Amino acid sequence: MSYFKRIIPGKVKEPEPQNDLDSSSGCELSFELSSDNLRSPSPNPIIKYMLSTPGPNPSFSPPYKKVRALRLFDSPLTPKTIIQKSAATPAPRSRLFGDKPRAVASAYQKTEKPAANVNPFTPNGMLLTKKRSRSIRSLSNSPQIPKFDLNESDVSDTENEQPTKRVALQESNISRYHQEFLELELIGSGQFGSVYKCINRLDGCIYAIKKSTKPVAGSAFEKTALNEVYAHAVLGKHQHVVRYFSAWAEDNHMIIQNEYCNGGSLADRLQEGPLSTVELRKLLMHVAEGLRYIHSEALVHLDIKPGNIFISKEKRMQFTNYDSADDGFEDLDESHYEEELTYKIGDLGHVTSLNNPQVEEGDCRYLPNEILHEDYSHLTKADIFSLGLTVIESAGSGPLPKNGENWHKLRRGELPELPQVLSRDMINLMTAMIHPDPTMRPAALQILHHPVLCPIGKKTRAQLHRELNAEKLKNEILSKQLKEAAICIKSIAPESKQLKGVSRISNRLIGKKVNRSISTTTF
Ligand SMILES: Nc1ncnc2c1ncn2[C@@H]1O[C@H](COP(=O)(O)OP(=O)(O)OP(=O)(O)O)[C@@H](O)[C@H]1O
Repeated sequence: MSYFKRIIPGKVKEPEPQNDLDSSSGCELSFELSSDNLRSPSPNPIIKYMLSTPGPNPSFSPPYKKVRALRLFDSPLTPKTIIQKSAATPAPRSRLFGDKPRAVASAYQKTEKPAANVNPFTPNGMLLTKKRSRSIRSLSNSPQIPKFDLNESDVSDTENEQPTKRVALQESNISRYHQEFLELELIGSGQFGSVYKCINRLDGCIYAIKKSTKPVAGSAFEKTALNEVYAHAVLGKHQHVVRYFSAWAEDNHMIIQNEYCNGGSLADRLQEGPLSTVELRKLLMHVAEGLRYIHSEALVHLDIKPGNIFISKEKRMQFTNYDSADDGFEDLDESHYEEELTYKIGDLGHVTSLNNPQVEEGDCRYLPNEILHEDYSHLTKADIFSLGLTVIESAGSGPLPKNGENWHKLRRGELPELPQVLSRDMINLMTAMIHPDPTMRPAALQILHHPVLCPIGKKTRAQLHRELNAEKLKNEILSKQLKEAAICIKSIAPESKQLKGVSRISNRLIGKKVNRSISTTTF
């Protein structure tokens, strides 16, 4: 239906309800030509085709019958059957599809709210937010020349703070937590709420379920809660970002179902002592990877700190080469597993977009000066600063100050004393990450290419692959030569025994394996 509407706007009348519609078709498509269209000197090619097709015109049933003959509409899950099945008390046909579809649809648009929020962090959401704010600006600047053709509800919407919020938290008040999850234990609580380790009754997997302690609708936490959900939904697809599965509201409490990180937070880990150099490099690499991803989505985290970095521990099978002097065949020792650790960025309540930043200041211990002075021109570098301080704390600086001279020293780019000897490269990188000038701090990608994490320099993946292949080839050639030499030596050995007694000088090797024939005859 929309296809015809699009291709011949104004030429074909809106479908009128047909009393004699074939109910088995599942589709009420029917067209009538307007007199305008029939008079048109060059009717649309599709209309030409319809007119030339034999059959009972002017209802355009022939091409429609051809489509219907494909039985696409008779499949068990057509929109129609879904509606019929899901309706508790089936509405009469005229209600479902409407005597005047256009009128019903427009009435719905005017009176009903859209059934879902618009996530401001998706490309469409960003576009809408931009469009909306520009529209509001243009309306206030030059009311006679509106730049965008927004409908009435768009313009009159004064929800400037959360223009994309349509579904309020209390509206989806469906009890689900206890139905779907078995609560195993409380794993932590924070400002916003408590986090429970739960097992999903259906899939049997473990999840971290975060529940707000206080009712959120209308509270100061509502924005943070929705922000976290929006950000998670967009960002939850990276190895170094805590995965998001679902979110809903129950009794006006926000519930977020996330990936369970069995190693707890980095803050928990630091209570056992500082990280070693190897662990620091891993932390830096994983969180920089996560930040590179977040920044590539034109978003910033703005609350990077040990409490918001989570650890996932997985047992991975190890491949053991029993005999290094062997011919290269590897044996798999199935009993040998090694624990692999992955750091993941979590707690996305402060995430904001680079294009339209709504900055909610995070933990002041990890925030750079420029954010506190409301300079939001280098937001990605604020995340780098916080990561720098996170690494410094993880290296054993002790808890970071909330204020005072030591707080200012860190903002001047001065490293605190650390209990372990770190490489010059590591010290340089940490110092650069907390540089007072945000433009001097490295970007996430530069951290990943820094000699600390990439000691081989700035070689690309492709270059490394080429070099690896060249070395493999060399290795293969040398192994082959080695084998040939060994065969050659073996074949020489018995013959040389037979030739004992014969002058050693005359026993010459020609080529690889053949002894030169020796004649003692003299001419
Ligand atoms: N995905 C997870 N996997 C494992 N443990 C988690 C997870 N999320 C949170 N936790 C645990 O729950 C605690 C509180 O979680 P979180 O920091 O997200 O709550 P919050 O209320 O947002 O805290 P904050 O006060 O930092 O805003 C964490 O310190 C951590 O120990």
